[in-house]
Amino acid sequence: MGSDVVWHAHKVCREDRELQNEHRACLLWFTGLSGSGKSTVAGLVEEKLHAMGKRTYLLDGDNVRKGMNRDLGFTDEDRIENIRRIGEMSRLFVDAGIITLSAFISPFRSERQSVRELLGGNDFIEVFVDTPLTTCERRDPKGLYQRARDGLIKNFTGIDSPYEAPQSPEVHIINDGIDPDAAAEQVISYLVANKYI
Ligand SMILES: Nc1ncnc2c1ncn2[C@@H]1O[C@H](COP(=O)(O)OS(=O)(=O)O)[C@@H](OP(=O)(O)O)[C@H]1O
Ligand SMILES: Nc1ncnc2c1ncn2[C@@H]1O[C@H](COP(=O)(O)OP(=O)(O)O)[C@@H](O)[C@H]1O
Repeated sequence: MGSDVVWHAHKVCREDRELQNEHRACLLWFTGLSGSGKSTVAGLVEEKLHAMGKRTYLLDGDNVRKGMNRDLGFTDEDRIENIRRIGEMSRLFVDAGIITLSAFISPFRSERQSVRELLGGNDFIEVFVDTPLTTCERRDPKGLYQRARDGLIKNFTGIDSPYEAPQSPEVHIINDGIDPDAAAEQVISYLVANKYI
């Protein structure tokens, strides 16, 4: 930030917005391989929260990679910038008093850690959607794994680009052989047990 740009302290603050919403805000950060079930589980968690009267917003590929981040591809450098921008945007949503859900592969530990630090306190909740690569490849809903195996897509996560699994996620979902609704309930239980909702 330039030294002549001064942060303006507005009168209405996050706490006021949270009081009006009657719940606190936080960031649910879903990470996992392509096809692991991030969007499915995050979508179900959002539906459940919405039905409980909570204010929510789900950030995912459709509203981010096709819009704000459409200039970014899948090199390590572009993924780092993708996550940095999503982290900043998530922080604004949380400041707006909203339970924010972000569903991106976010393959690098250091970038996830940076978002955790950016949010601070216990606003950042890492949700590891842990599904074996073999299962993701079998699901392959968009045919991308097959294309990556055929050498038609380069830098594909899990094939020729790394995925660094979380070491101590707040929520660890083994999303293989379970009903996605049960996976979503695991997240809701965490929020209740830790008094987020
Ligand atoms: N090379 C490569 N590697 C991984 N994924 C690829 C690639 N090319 C396109 N796609 C599609 O883009 C989706 C992943 O985008 P993300 O923004 O979540 O990725 S990242 O967090 O920046 O690593 C991912 O969506 P999901 O399957 O929903 O995870 C893919 O559909
Ligand atoms: N627990 C589950 N059991 C079986 N299939 C699942 C489960 N969770 C998700 N899926 C399916 O796996 C595919 C990939 O899910 P998706 O949510 O798009 O993953 P991601 O967002 O991580 O790429 C979809 O076809 C979805 O219906």
